[in-house]
Amino acid sequence: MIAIGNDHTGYELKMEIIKYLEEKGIEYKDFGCGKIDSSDYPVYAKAVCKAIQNKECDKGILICGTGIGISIAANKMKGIRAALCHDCFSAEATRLHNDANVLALGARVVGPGLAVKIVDTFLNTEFSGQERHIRRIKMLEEE
Ligand SMILES: O=C(CO)[C@H](O)[C@H](O)[C@H](O)COP(=O)(O)O
Repeated sequence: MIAIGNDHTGYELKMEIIKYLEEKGIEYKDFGCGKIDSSDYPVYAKAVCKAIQNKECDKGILICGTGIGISIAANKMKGIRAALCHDCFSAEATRLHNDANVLALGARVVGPGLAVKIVDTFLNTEFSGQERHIRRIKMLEEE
């Protein structure tokens, strides 16, 4: 189950991603806002990340204008490894090396075609499970 969330800047891109998820038969829960003039990205980051923390969802996709604010907010949440990716190489690498559980996207940065390819790469790449990466991920949880 994928948790998806967005602020006002990410509504259109979210709908494109939802179209992709539905075409692929991937289940999702939408925690984002609808078509509104203004909203606050931390609200949606928290909602998506809580759904991952309580195991209601396995991974998350977060969208704001740049992807920056919403990824900063997500990375404050325990157990969340949010990666802001605007290319497929990074989306693949963050799954392989960081076991990232949240993908952040900037709707004012990438177009829908590339964004959907990034989502596809992120969702279809497994964590490598290599010892050095497990060790480093554990270090991320240390105070
Ligand atoms: O990352 C962001 C800010 O760090 C996001 O891009 C927000 O979506 C953006 O700040 C929204 O800006 P607006 O002027 O309120 O539309």
